[in-house]
Amino acid sequence: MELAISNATKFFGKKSIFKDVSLTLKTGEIVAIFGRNGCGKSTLLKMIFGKMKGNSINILYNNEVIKPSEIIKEQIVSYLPQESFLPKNLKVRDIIPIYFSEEKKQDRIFYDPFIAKISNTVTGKLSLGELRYFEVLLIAQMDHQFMMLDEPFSMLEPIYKDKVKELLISLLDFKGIIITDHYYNDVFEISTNNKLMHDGKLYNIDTVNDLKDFGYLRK
Ligand SMILES: Nc1ncnc2c1ncn2[C@@H]1O[C@H](COP(=O)(O)OP(=O)(O)OP(=O)(O)O)[C@@H](O)[C@H]1O
Repeated sequence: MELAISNATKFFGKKSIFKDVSLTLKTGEIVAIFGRNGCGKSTLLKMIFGKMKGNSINILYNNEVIKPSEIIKEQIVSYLPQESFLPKNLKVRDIIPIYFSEEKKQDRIFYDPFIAKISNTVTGKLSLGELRYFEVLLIAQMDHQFMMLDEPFSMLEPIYKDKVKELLISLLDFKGIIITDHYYNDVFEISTNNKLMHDGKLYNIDTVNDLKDFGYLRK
């Protein structure tokens, strides 16, 4: 399975965010996108998901053209947005069945030891880390062949960052994943391909040193 993005260009008014960006994601890959605050990482993910209109974007799904507006409808990509997306007034245990009707899938989340502890809490009262972990589990359980995660490690305590890393690796037999996160060490542990968005372009990155050369990390 392959998702190939090309010619992605976005302006906000006259301000150019990125131009003619390309990216390929295959099953078994974790493609990391690094980049400084405001460089356009979230914007690119939103354009792929069809949630934000770009000036241009071409998407091929297994070599067939697909419009961004069909990505949600055809359930091709699941997406964890940077901002929380769950209703605040429902308990954790009442949210799980909204997302999954299959009992087996519900149980995988219910019986996660950490979720079991917070299952009676309304999401509005969860800590930011608790909420993020729950959201990552929900998105990761979906059947979509591709997944995009915008800052999945944000606010997570180290043990739960490790659990998320294990979970993502375990999905690679049948998923391709894009991650953007400033916790570059955690991302580097699991990523198969690394990119840096810089001055409106996507560059290939091999090592943490490359991130220094581009000024994303201090030398
Ligand atoms: N709706 C909007 N209108 C105008 N400008 C916007 C809008 N949304 C984002 N921007 C601008 O586009 C640029 C890219 O934003 P984006 O959120 O994609 O950055 P990012 O790389 O994800 O940053 P971060 O690492 O801080 O999450 C920023 O300069 C931002 O201010």
